[in-house]
Amino acid sequence: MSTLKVVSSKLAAEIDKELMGPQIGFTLQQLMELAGFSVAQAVCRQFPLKGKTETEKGKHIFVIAGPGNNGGDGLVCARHLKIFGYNPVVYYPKRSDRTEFYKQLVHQLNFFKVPVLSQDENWLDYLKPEKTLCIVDAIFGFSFKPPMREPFKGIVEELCKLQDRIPIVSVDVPTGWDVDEGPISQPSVNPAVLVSLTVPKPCSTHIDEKHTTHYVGGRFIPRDFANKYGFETFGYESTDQILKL
Ligand SMILES: NC(=O)C1=CN([C@@H]2O[C@H](COP(=O)(O)OP(=O)(O)OC[C@H]3O[C@@H](n4cnc5c(N)ncnc54)[C@H](O)[C@@H]3O)[C@@H](O)[C@H]2O)[C@@H](O)CC1
Ligand SMILES: [K+]
Repeated sequence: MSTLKVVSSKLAAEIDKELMGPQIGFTLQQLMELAGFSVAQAVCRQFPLKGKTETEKGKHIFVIAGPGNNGGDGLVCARHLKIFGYNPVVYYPKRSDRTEFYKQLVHQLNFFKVPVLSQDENWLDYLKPEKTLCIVDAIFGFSFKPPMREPFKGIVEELCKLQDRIPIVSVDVPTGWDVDEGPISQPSVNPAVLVSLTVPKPCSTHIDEKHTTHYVGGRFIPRDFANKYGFETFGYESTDQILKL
């Protein structure tokens, strides 16, 4: 059997389903916690605080959370970034009412005094190159289907104007990209960092390696399970939750 380095959107959804099915029994909360934790670790690796001035340390990390599970990863990531000593601000324009769990993630952010902005707040005020360390793009992941609807279309258009001055860290799939085909429609972001979860999706083969640093994270499957889906597990070191590819 040949070993794939990427899995399609269809296979990624099947993997998710099996991990959370009756045989294996992970809960969404567990996987999301590990996914968000690994994204926060990638941000730390890419933008370390060590040796930085207080001004640098006070810069915002602007986390934009979408309506689905990719957004949930962003909410978790923001909490860990705060614990790691960063200054995250979350923009969560369209809140999921799919489960109570999303409300709980927001309560946890309140508990850590991480601001969570709503759709009607002036979110662009927080996005100034001199005051913003990076943007975490947790808008859409592997279930995105173009064309993009509002309010996200307008939001992503604004991000595209800023991305040359503020680096974007995309969670799992760069927002606006077709999961299998890559950046085939607009608007779509061009991230400085991509953190693929579990295993990279086919769109990741379209990144420009000179521009985009690629990590894999979401360290939650054993080798035989990965092999069953045609890929290998990654050589994570020690307790690391991410690996630079
Ligand atoms: N096993 C894994 O790898 C895990 C994946 N997780 C995350 O879950 C993500 C997938 O989550 P979901 O399946 O909830 O999907 P997404 O979060 O990718 O997006 C689904 C949401 O986007 C909306 N949407 C889709 N197309 C749109 C469009 N054109 N315009 C406006 N809105 C649109 C849908 O209505 C839905 O609300 C992954 O990419 C990953 O980030 C983790 O949370 C858990 C573990
Ligand atoms: K994303």
